[in-house]
Amino acid sequence: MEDAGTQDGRKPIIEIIEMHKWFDEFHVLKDINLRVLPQEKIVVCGPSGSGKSTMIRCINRLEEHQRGKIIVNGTELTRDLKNIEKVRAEVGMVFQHFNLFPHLTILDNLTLGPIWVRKMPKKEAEELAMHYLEIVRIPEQANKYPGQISGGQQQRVAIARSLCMKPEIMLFDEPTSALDPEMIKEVLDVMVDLAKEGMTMIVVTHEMGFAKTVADRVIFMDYGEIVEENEPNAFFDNPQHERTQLFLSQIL
Ligand SMILES: Nc1ncnc2c1ncn2[C@@H]1O[C@H](COP(=O)(O)OP(=O)(O)OP(=O)(O)O)[C@@H](O)[C@H]1O
Repeated sequence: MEDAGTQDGRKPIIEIIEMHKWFDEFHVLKDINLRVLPQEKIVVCGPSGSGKSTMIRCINRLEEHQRGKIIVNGTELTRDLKNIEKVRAEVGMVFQHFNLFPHLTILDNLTLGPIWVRKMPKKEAEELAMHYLEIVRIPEQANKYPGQISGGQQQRVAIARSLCMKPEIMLFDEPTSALDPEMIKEVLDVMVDLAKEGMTMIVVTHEMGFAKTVADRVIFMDYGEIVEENEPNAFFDNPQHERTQLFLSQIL
């Protein structure tokens, strides 16, 4: 099943097959099936506690699933450490809280991974970091500390930090929900740029404007299940499931 590809011949870059996860006795993810094609943009929405974060955290093994399969770029996630490291190298993740090192400058936050994980020479890592700070539109902040820049700028640094590791897939876990309204747009604009560049993205977000304009597919989760998925127009204009209808009526 995992080798089937699609009708247009492209093979998925992420496949989740009949995946389940429990936190002790609590069955948090139930029979998750998801295939993501290269360069696809998926938005995941759903009520609080429905399992959205846990699902994407399973994709880079920040959480461990107990049943089913997760295959990332041809590698099935197992407990093997090498295998986990390989997948982590291919999957960048941006969190709600930016998780920058407060005692390091922006530049040093960005070069840390390339120097220590990728063994890149310092000068090359700094050039790479400056390149991605340009991409996220804040090269002038390179020598500041995280506490000296705004939340929106910190989140853009977090995105640039992920990009410095040259991921093939980016996961975003509510990247704007800790931000003031005026900063949300600046982060979403950077994500739109990334989408246009062809990055494969899975984004957990309540920003339905972003979902409508950027997503190829929107997925609705509730009680640990994928209840409905569709392309944005059909998803928003004609939701099929009553749980989706109720959710959309509450947030739109
Ligand atoms: N480490 C954990 N141990 C036990 N239960 C957990 C753990 N992490 C999450 N949960 C529970 O799993 C359920 C799903 O959590 P998850 O964070 O994936 O939901 P979510 O849909 O992302 O919610 P939100 O939109 O509020 O972030 C929740 O009931 C949560 O309390």
